[in-house]
Amino acid sequence: MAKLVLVRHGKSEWNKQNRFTGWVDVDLAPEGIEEAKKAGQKLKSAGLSFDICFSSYLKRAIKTGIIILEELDLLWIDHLKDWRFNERHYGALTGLNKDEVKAEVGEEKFLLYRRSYDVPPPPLSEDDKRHPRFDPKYKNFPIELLPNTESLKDNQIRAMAAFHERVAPLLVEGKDVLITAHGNTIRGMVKELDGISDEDIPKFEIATGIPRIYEFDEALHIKKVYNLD
Ligand SMILES: O=C(O)[C@H](O)COP(=O)(O)O
Repeated sequence: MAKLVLVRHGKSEWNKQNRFTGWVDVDLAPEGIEEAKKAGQKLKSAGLSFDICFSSYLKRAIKTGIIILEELDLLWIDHLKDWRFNERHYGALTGLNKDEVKAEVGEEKFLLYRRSYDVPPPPLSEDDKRHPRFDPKYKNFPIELLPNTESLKDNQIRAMAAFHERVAPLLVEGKDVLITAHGNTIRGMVKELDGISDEDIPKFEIATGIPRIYEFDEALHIKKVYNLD
């Protein structure tokens, strides 16, 4: 029975400052490094192991993957990166303090931007220095691929495209896969995998550093889902 494990990166420096982060490549905070170590230790105690690891293009998720693999003595396995596992692009909210945005736009709009399924925050202009086209990671990407804002649904569509293309075939082969990614990316994936409704998804939160385990049968039906709290 193949296993998929999803882990949100440990706390980042901007999580600590309560700022919308999205595609900004912020590093893990010291607490985040500890959370990643604990996640690795929990996986080890539960007897889990992996054949391959995927992360986003962002260092907070990549480092979380490395720290977990180190705890499991699995630094030798393939660790692949796919931009489609990046955090949701938070558009014009990128870098802003969440409490200040709430005070400015009001609670209702704040929740709509932050937790609704299909309403994206206002977009960034293509000339804005925060636009991904100025980030060397995406220098070879066609501009149409680079978001200037995203809803949770947009984030889910790209992450699940990567899942179906790269991860599902490995699970069918019986391989165990670790994905270290981001709060909204994992929320979107869990929404589709667990069949959570558009109405219920705003209430669903993903904690940092808590592994979520999916056990699949050969036909890729989910047999069991649980968190290692
Ligand atoms: O990008 C961010 O700001 C966080 O990683 C996730 O944001 P959220 O807690 O608003 O979903």
